[in-house]
Amino acid sequence: MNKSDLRKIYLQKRLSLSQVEWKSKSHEIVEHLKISELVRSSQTILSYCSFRQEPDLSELLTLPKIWGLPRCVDQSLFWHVAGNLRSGKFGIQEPDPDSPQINVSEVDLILVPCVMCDRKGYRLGYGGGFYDRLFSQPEWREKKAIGILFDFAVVDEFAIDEWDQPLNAICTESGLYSQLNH
Ligand SMILES: Nc1nc2c(c(=O)[nH]1)N(C=O)[C@@H](CNc1ccc(C(=O)N[C@@H](CCC(=O)O)C(=O)O)cc1)CN2
Ligand SMILES: Nc1ncnc2c1ncn2[C@@H]1O[C@H](COP(=O)(O)OP(=O)(O)OP(=O)(O)O)[C@@H](O)[C@H]1O
Repeated sequence: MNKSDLRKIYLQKRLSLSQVEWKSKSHEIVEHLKISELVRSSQTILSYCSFRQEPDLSELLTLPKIWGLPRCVDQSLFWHVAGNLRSGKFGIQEPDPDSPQINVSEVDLILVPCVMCDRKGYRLGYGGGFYDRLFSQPEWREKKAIGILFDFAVVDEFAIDEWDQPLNAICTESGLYSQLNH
């Protein structure tokens, strides 16, 4: 199956979760992340604003860290300190462009939203290539990244492209998995 068909199927599955399931599974993901060494040892963490029933990490953003959120500017992601939000491209909540920018050198960890991924940590997103382009840059490629998604969206394997970079770990409601054996 091609990426576009997989994307449709998994987005549909996610949207079919009830609000109660979505909230409780999101809460479990937040609890796994809170106690993880990767999060505990990080000072500056990049996250995202939940869109189309992506796992909601807003509870995690109450931890005393520097939290960054993405803003789509043309084909790139700009990262700003989480503060006032506004509706941006695609209707996703984005940080205010006046909020301080986060430089790549400060980033300790990236929480990456996934439509689906495989057990090696290869991910599928919305198809904009934003994270793929980000991780194609050498200074970003070395950053620790955790894919965030629900259990039903983790598969054994799917057809990947040459630009896809594997994540260091994935976190679902059943746990944080960092032994991905790429
Ligand atoms: N919460 C969240 N924020 C995020 C991302 C994300 O995956 N999740 N992104 C991660 O990259 C960026 C936004 N990327 C997006 C890329 C495409 C579409 C989108 O709606 N695409 C159309 C199809 C467009 C086309 O055909 O080219 C669609 O799905 O209908 C939405 C967001 C930055 N912010
Ligand atoms: N390193 C790159 N340089 C230039 N273009 C790229 C790169 N990586 C991906 N792209 C472009 O982005 C498009 C989308 O890629 P893909 O379907 O893998 O996105 P995705 O991983 O689902 O999206 P996202 O990264 O936004 O979550 C591809 O068609 C490709 O043209």
